[in-house]
Amino acid sequence: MTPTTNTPPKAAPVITIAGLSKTYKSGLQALKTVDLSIGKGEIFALLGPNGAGKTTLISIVCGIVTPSTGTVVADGFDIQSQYRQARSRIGLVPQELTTDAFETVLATVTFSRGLFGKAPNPAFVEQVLRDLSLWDKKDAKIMTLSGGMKRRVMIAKALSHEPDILFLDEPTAGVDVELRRDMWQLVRKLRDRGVTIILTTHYIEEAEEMADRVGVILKGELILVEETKALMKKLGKKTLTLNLAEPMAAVPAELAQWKPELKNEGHELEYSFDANAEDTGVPSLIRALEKLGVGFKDLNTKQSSLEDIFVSLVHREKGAVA
Ligand SMILES: Nc1ncnc2c1ncn2[C@@H]1O[C@H](COP(=O)(O)OP(=O)(O)OP(=O)(O)O)[C@@H](O)[C@H]1O
Repeated sequence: MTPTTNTPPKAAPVITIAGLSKTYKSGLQALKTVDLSIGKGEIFALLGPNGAGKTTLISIVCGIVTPSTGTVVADGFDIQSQYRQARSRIGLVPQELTTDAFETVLATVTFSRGLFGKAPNPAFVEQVLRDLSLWDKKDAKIMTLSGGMKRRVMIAKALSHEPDILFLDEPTAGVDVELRRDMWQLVRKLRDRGVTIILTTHYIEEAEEMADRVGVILKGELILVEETKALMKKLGKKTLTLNLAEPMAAVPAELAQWKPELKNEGHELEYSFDANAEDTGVPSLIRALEKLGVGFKDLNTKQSSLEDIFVSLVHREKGAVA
């Protein structure tokens, strides 16, 4: 399936993925021909349900998994034939915590920097640790830290070699509200410094809030790539809520075709519609209500969240398959 929409980045691409596919040894095809460009300095969110292929895609771009077909160029370097150059541009915060439990925070992050052949820069490492509220813990052994703190260490490690591109694989899964807030603040700060950020998340509202563009991946296929705002506008369903003058016990049969729902103990009537449809059904519903003598005190419409859009995309895809 070709993506319904494939909106290119606004800035010059810093990552170009072409014809990428991956079939694991088990025979499972985790990715089917993915083409995607990521612009310099953008925040790109990769959305998809469990097992959609997000981690596989990230792992290929970071050179951890070998693709079956296709190429990835990062900052002008081919991830396979010029692995070291390409990889040095990239920071990866994996889903799982992988650190030496017996080392201190400072030693771990300093060591990570060295792995990429970067000259020592204690001032830079200090700044990274301060940005992540880890400076106070610099001498603590990793194993003594809380889960949230360990996650911060993973980010510090990924940033230690000053990458231009940062991958965050489900950075906020299972973290507390405070860390999530700090994380997003840091992501914005990094972007302001020109770092390109690609994240995967299950918290769709975060993609909505943070990302410039969103790519939706389902069963190994990138089904659409779209600017977040445009996606909201284009695919967004809207909900009309009518505050009824008198509460209703049940939806009258005359209104069945709109499939409205009663909410708030019958005080509100909710109707979902496609904001882009030629006939939204709103005027006819209002007329039908008038005819029935149903009065309302107020009404408002609300754009659906990306979460709703995503769910409807998943359903649409399922429907197409069935
Ligand atoms: N090393 C492997 N060998 C065989 N199959 C694998 C391997 N790694 C992943 N898979 C399979 O490939 C598919 C895609 O997995 P992947 O981890 O990329 O998905 P994901 O979108 O990141 O999911 P999640 O949100 O759960 O992390 C899944 O069906 C998974 O079981």
